[in-house]
Amino acid sequence: MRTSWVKKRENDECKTQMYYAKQGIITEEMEYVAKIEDLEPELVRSEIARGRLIIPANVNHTNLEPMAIGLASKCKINANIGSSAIASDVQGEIEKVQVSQHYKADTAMDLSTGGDLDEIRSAVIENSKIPIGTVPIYQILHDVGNKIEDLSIDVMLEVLERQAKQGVSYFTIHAGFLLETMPKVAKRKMGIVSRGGSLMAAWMMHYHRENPFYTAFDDILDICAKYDVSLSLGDSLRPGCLADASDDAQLGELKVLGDLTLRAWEKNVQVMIEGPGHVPLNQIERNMKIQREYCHEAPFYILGPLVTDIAAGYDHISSAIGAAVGGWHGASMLCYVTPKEHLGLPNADDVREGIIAYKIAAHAADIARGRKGARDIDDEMSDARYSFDWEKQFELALDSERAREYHDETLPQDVFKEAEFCSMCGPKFCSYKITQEIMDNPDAIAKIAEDAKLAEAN
Ligand SMILES: C[C@H]1O[C@@H](n2cnc3c(N)ncnc32)[C@H](O)[C@@H]1O
Ligand SMILES: Cc1ncc(COP(=O)(O)O)c(N)n1
Ligand code: MET
Ligand code: SF4
Ligand SMILES: [Zn+2]
Repeated sequence: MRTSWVKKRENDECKTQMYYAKQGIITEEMEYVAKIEDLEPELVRSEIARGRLIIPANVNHTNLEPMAIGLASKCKINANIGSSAIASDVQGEIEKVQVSQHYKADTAMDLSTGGDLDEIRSAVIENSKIPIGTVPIYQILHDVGNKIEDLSIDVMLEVLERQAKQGVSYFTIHAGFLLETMPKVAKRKMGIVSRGGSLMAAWMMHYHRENPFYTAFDDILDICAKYDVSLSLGDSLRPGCLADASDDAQLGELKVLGDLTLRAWEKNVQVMIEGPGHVPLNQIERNMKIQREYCHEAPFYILGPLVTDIAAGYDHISSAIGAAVGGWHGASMLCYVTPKEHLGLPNADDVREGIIAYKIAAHAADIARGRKGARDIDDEMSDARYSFDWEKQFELALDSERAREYHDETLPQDVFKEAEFCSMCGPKFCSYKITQEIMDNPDAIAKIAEDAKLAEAN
């Protein structure tokens, strides 16, 4: 679909959506997004020009279906996939990206650190219609033989270019963590929990020099502009526990990310900002507000946040609670957390659990924000429930397979797909059924209303 769109822009000096938006041009990607979001194309264009909305769409990912992340569009979710040194195989990652699309993740990040990284990434992109993001420092480290001291700016830029050429649509770049911040980190309970952030710290401490991503930021922008890779400015200092939430280290970095945002926009590179982490429920709204203020309303892409540290095995739940509140208060994309968080590498089943938890959070946020039509599907579900239309209920459910499977567990026979009850209450105690029988007598209801009116008048 995008092949012809991209082809005709071949000779343009800059190919980013932001560049076209600023020229007043509505691209095919903007039209497409406007249609699925039910927005005016001109609004999509102006939001992109302003930096409040992004369409992460690498020019080389031609089988991509464009989607938008920002305040004007629906709340989105990301699924993290990828191998590690302990578990890596291409087929497994293809399965995870397929599961991600089946359960309707809006983007996926390939966070592989084990196996043949280029092979896994190209297989993931080839099998994906959703934008793929990466954290290039993982491959940079891999390519210098896992010796962070050997990292040079040349290797860095070479890996970025390679991934951009492959069709990666957004890069997490940990450029906002500056050498001067190190003393603030020392005061924390949990230091640096970001993988990319800890690697930057190791490099900066070894050389006593400024963060190389910060130093080479302009060169990074040139690569992003060439392929229209969006930047996801990484939060190296996100809190890894409730005790470290909203501290000076976290908020100081966020301010730097705001400055970097303006530099990226100057070169027409689209930007979103990565956010926490682990945050008590009562601090989430304030965190969303501070981000908007420091980062000029660039879309906020948050990881959960987890609202308690003790839910190991259930961190998709502890984090989806925070994600819903974050989305309600203005986060544009929610990065899922799976039940395996803090325990191990997620498999395809964990990907499913994480995605559904986050579909719930994002949808709850859309409803709370009062988005046009957001509740329509809930109303349809309610109608299906009250009319005992089981097939419709399965169809509307976020996880149709799960809904059917659970209904089948106690009432597997076909006849029960027409039944006016389920196994929760049984035929005699079904409240919907009992109510409907009562409401079936409109004369009796009218009589009660009349009596009440009379009583009031007296
Ligand atoms: C920043 C987030 O990225 C997740 N993360 C890091 N690597 C992977 C991977 N290979 N697969 C899935 N999630 C991953 C961590 O669980 C953390 O929550
Ligand atoms: C929302 C979000 N935040 C951060 C990261 C990067 O991971 P890390 O910083 O651990 O390298 C990510 N993939 N998604
Ligand atoms: N759970 C950690 C966090 O809160 C990440 C572990 S994998 C880098 O971000
Ligand atoms: S998830 Fe495991 S490997 Fe990753 S930072 Fe936590 S303890 Fe370390
Ligand atoms: Zn954590």
